[in-house]
Amino acid sequence: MSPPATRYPLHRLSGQFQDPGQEAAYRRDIEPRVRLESSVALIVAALVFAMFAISDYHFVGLSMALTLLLTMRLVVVSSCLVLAYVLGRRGSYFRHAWLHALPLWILATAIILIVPLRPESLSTQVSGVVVATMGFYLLIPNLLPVATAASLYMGLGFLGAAVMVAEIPAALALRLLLLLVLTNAVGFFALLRLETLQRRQFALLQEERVQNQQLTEEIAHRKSLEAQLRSLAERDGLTGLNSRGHFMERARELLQRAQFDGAPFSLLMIDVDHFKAINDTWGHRQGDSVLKAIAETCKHSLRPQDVIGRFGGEEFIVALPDTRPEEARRVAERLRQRVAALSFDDDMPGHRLAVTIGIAGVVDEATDLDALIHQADQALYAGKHGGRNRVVVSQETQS
Ligand SMILES: Nc1nc2c(ncn2[C@@H]2O[C@H](COP(=O)(O)OP(=O)(O)OP(=O)(O)O)[C@@H](O)[C@H]2O)c(=O)[nH]1
Repeated sequence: MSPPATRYPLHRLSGQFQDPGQEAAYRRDIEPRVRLESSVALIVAALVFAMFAISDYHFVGLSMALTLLLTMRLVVVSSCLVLAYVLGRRGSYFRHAWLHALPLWILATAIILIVPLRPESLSTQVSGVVVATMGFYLLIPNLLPVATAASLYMGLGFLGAAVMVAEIPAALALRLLLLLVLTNAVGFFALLRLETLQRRQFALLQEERVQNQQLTEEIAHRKSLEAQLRSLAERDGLTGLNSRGHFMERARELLQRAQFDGAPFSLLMIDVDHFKAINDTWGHRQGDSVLKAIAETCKHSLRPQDVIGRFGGEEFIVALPDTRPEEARRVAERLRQRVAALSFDDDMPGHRLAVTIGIAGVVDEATDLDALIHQADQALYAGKHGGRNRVVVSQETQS
């Protein structure tokens, strides 16, 4: 993977992203910060500009020039304050970048106008222009091309006014020009470096966000796969009941808890009678429908705490916690009757469904699940031999 700096190239002279979409994303991202910074910078600039009214009086005394100077300062300060308010509240940097640039042009013009109004203070004004130039580059963020244009406009305008109005000698004009070029160069490269660094940082952050997003999606995908796999392992595909393995896990826990609490526990083994005949007569698809119907019927005839699973082909198994064998017999009888009441007259005319159920209950603390299943199986076997369609309790449980 290439580093973000090469994937999102920057313009060499503006420091901005070459890709307009990326630049727009960056501007949207920095907008709240830029709004605040621009407003604060404007308020500070307005205060500094107003402060210099004190030196106006010192230089020109009570004169027409003072009136003009104060009027100009009032216009500039109030424009800056209004713009600071507008930028702070609604100055979408993304859509109205020109609004952020406007104060630069106003301040630059005002600084140029001071030369004809106060020509005797040229040396002080030179320092003012140098400071303003640095301020343009560093205090109004993310507008390198505009900051450069406004700074050059201010520098050249100031120099022109100094030559024409203050009539400075050519050697001084040249020194002034060199000073302004130097100031602009320092400001330009400082801001270019800042713009470049900020955008590189943004690109890195964005890259990190994308990777985090991909990671989150990957984790979600894996979790969903895990859930699917777990469901596949825990559920029987045809009936939706617990798979044999999952039933064994849950039943083992229930049995251990019952033995620990000294509570009763019973197990039912349910087998569909003459199921092969259904397959042979009406096909496997019909056989599947019958299995699903029996599974649904049994599931809905049990309590929430009971656990039912598909043990094998047409064999189901039920764990009944807190249930004595006599109660288990009543539950089994109810299941048998509900299955017998299922009607498949349209699909299997004249056929009545029946199940045989074997029951085993815990007799001592040493009995394990496999032993119980074996006892229930034997009871089931006895039921089949006894004529099917019946409930039989295992001999161990009865004794
Ligand atoms: N349709 C369908 N048939 C299955 C499925 N699993 C097992 N079987 C069939 O179930 C039948 C079980 O037959 P048997 O073991 O002879 O039992 P039975 O016909 O019910 O006879 P008894 O249990 O003695 O009453 C076999 O034909 C299996 O092929 C299944 O998922 N779907």
